[in-house]
Amino acid sequence: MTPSETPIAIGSDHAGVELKAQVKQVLESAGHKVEDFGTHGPESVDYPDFANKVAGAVVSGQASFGVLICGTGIGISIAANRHAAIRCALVHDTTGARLTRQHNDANVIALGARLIGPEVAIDAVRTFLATPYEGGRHERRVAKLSPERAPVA
Ligand SMILES: O=C[C@H](O)[C@H](O)[C@H](O)COP(=O)(O)O
Repeated sequence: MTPSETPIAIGSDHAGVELKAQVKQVLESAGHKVEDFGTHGPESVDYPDFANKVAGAVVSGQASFGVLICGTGIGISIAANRHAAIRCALVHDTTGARLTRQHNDANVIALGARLIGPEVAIDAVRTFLATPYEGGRHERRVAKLSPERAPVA
């Protein structure tokens, strides 16, 4: 992805704080603006608080994409996906990162710092940001993910 004026929003809990710093450094070295919503230290925190900040930035347009990291990536992706208009994909490799952009038009990537290494994680983020949405047959399906089309319980 060509770096733009619109920042990438990034956030993590304590389990993801080291990987977040590495991802942030790589993105900034590539010319991206990065808005870091924390956490900023090793103290134990609650992943929904950081998912909410990053999701809010993406929904408002303050950020173009979001990167979220916790121990597994699971909790923080669940929290992000509670927001209307967020399509957060938990990704473990570059193939998933590519396909979730091409097929799902994902706007937030979630990573598990305790499950994958930094090289895989950084490659996944790079791929995610570099891959365009394909549209076409996927448009109808992505439209069904919108909050207005949520299934009635
Ligand atoms: O899905 C949740 C995340 O993996 C959290 O990072 C994890 O639950 C934090 O665990 P702990 O409080 O044991 O560091």
